Amino acid sequence: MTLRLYDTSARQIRDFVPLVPGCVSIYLCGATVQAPPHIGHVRSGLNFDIMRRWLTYRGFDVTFVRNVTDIDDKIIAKSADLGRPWWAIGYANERAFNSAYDALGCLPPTNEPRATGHIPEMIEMMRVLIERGHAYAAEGNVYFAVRSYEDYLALSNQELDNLRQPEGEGETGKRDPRDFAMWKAARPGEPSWETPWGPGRPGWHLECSAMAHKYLGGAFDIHGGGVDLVFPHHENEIAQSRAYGDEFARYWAHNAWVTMSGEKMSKSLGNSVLVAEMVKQWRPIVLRYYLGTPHYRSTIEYGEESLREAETAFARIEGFLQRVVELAGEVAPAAEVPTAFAEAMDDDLGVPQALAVVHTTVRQGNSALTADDKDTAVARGAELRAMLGVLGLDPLDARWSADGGGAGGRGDALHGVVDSLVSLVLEQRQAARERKDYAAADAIRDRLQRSGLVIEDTPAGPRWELDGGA
Ligand SMILES: Nc1ncnc2c1ncn2[C@@H]1O[C@H](COP(=O)(O)OP(=O)(O)OP(=O)(O)O)[C@@H](O)[C@H]1O
Ligand SMILES: [Zn+2]
Repeated sequence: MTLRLYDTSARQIRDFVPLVPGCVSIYLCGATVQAPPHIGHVRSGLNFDIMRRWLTYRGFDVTFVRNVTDIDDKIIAKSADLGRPWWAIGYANERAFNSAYDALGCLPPTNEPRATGHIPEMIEMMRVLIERGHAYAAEGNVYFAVRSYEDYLALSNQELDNLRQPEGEGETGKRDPRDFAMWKAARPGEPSWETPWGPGRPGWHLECSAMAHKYLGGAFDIHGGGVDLVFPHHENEIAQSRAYGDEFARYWAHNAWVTMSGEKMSKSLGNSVLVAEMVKQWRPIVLRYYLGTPHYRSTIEYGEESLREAETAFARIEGFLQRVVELAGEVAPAAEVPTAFAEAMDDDLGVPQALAVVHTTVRQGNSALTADDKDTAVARGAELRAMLGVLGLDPLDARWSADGGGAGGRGDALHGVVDSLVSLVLEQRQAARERKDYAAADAIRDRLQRSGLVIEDTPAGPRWELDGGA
């Protein structure tokens, strides 16, 4: 059986043949850390987490690189708006991204390089490209000459003559308006790094070419990102890297968007739902199910109803597992997933079809429980855990038990205990307020805060959460 993947570049599904037998290298364009993540961002991380888990299940040694864009126009603008250093904004949001990936069970990347840690590599790439006539410096900027690279726009299947490229701010001195900036001249007060062409900062595209080369070499297997990155970002990466002499990525995989009223969920459009908010309302494992189980190339239109459906569907899976564990004590995951599940995953990561096998297995398992057929129920439970493990959705995995995601796990139990203790204390505080003993009420609140709890008064009554939004 061979894994087949849709390759944006070939515009069709192709057999996946790795460059080095037994190994797979993946580069995923990661976050621009200007703001905390919305669910569209984690969908991208999650889709590629599932790809990675499937390749690992198939026996490949996977190297997974996901970069952090820690300098860019939007970060600089935000820094000016908030009067905070650009790096403080970047670090805080990088932590927010990492805790969101972690909350949703995405495995940490093998390497997670930041753009600003790779300025020398970028300078070297520009030097070579200028020397070979693919790039030129103008007024402190360095541009890539798109006419110098014959296959420009092959990925997005566009004609250069039809391309109308809006001029970027401050991008002066271009020979052709379609040339793109690899490096941007410093403006007063902005962060900058010295180069042979003057002080400035990297354009977005250059960092990925430089970092992919450094961590994965001149050729690697799969390059991923959201579908919005096909043009211009990925076209520009290809132009830089190939003109530099790299073969670069052999397959291009792009995840579809999470949309709201049909529009891409986006920080800049202001229609985003933050992961940190979502995990207050929905169990992270349910969010993972919701964002990770539609096919990676189908759009997810955000909606409460579909979230509730995901919650119900997941509860069915979890309910069966819980019952079979109650019956058998322990159910270890099977060594192999059912063939139909594997075939679905090999067919361009057909998670929806694979999930149909999951639900069939649950139905069969429930029937076996009803018929008191313990062996069959346990066998189905074991297969189920193997399949859920590949999708990162096994509620019995220790990973989920700490945050209440487990099937009746310890996290759930502890949460319940804390909830009831906090209610008790809050009733005391309310009683103190009613008798106008504000000093006692405030003392109770302070005490709760010192225990690491934040209390929020809402119209529906007081709510608590762990300090730090955990
Ligand atoms: N709504 C979305 N649905 C799916 N993937 C998304 C969505 N928004 C961003 N991504 C993907 O997340 C990854 C990180 O994106 P990046 O930080 O560059 O955000 P962005 O596209 O600038 O987001 P925004 O539009 O919210 O500013 C990229 O691969 C991007 O394609
Ligand atoms: Zn990139």
